[in-house]
Amino acid sequence: MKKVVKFGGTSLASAEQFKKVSAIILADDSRRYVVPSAPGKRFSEDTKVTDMLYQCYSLAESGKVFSDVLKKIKDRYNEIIKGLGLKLSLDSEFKTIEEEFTNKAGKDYAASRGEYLNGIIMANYIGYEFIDAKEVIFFDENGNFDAEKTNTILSERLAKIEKAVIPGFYGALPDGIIKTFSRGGSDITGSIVAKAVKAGLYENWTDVSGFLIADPRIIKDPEVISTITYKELRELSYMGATVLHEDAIFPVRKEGIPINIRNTGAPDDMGTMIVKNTCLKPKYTITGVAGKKGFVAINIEKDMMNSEIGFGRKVLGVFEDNGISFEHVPSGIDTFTVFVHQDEFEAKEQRVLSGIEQAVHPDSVDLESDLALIAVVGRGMRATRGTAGRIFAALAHANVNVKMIDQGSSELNIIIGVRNCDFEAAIKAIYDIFVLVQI
Ligand SMILES: Nc1ncnc2c1ncn2[C@@H]1O[C@H](COP(=O)(O)OP(=O)(O)O)[C@@H](O)[C@H]1O
Ligand SMILES: N[C@@H](CC(=O)OP(=O)(O)O)C(=O)O
Repeated sequence: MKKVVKFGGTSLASAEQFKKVSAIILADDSRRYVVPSAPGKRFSEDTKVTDMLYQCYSLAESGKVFSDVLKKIKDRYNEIIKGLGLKLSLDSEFKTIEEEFTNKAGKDYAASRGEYLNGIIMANYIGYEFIDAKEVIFFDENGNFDAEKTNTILSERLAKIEKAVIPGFYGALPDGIIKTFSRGGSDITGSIVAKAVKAGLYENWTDVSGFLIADPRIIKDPEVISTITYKELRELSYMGATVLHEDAIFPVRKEGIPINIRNTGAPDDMGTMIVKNTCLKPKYTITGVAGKKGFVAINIEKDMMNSEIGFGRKVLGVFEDNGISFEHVPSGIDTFTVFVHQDEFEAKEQRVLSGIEQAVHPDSVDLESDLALIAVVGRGMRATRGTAGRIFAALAHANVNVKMIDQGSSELNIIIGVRNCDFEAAIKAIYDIFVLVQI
């Protein structure tokens, strides 16, 4: 069986971490294809190399001096090289980066160098072949990931290579210009490589012992989910469980390749298996809970809107015309609410409001900002009655005012809207009622 192993930034933040990673790779001969991220945080106040690169490039782009920041980045890599005792110099790579920054090669080019350089070090350290992702991962002229072209070229290339390192996070546009996935996108590269080599398993190594029922920054020592389906995981990762990029599911899903989330700091822990289907019953009614802050609810009222054919389409058309994607649309007989990301909406607020006035002539339009959305997810919820009732009771008990509740038709998730300031209390209340009280 072939395994693809992706290591996140925290797993590759220092020479010490590289040593742990190398021991993990070399302990299992089937770990043949390695996808590294850029060096992440070594301690909580540290800065990820990717963020340093963005910062450095924004100086370069505005014609300011960027050599100091670039030197700090180079120092981080040199510290790793030195700590590993390698005879490797990145001088020529850094010279090229400096030239490309001066020539304004683009923000994505800048960010991608984090993974590129880490890949070179990793390949050198473990003796695997280095493959520049720009030669094997492709985007189309519209900037969308080109799955077909990538799969053809990547699988052909890897068929001839026993063991390789392919840096995560980036690829190339048809004209060769570097483009990255969205933040956290090395997870997607790992999944693409797993599909291309028809891997038996995609291991995703991070700094926690698996996918946890809730965010460990909110809940102390949450339990690990031992098995979760792709669908459940996508709901949770989309809603803020950042351990795996929400789009990392797609490439492996069709092939049914399981993903195993593992901990670089505790390699003996089994972690979480992410699978297509399972008959394993989840331990609790909910599989997990996750959420995000920073939403606005636009609440539109108009008597008899239910009989006005095309009302919803006209309202959503206004958001579309302004390039704003909507998150949720709960509706009543005379009310229609649209939840959108606050940061996307704020700058376009007045244009959207006048657009709505003109499109549907509402009786009133109300705005409520600083809202959070929480997803309670679980394949077990389908078979359990009263889940929404229990959530309501727990939130009322915790003094959390519920602004919105929306149950997906798949009965796999329930979305709850609360105020930003109630977000943590709401997650705690839901975790407690389903996991600690174990109903
Ligand atoms: N439900 C969850 N389960 C596990 N980790 C979570 C969850 N929600 C948020 N996290 C956070 O995700 C982090 C791991 O993701 P990330 O920082 O992207 O790791 P990496 O650098 O390995 O890619 C954890 O350290 C944890 O703080
Ligand atoms: N380095 C990129 C891509 C990535 O996936 O990183 P990580 O595996 O550390 O989340 C980022 O910070 O977004």
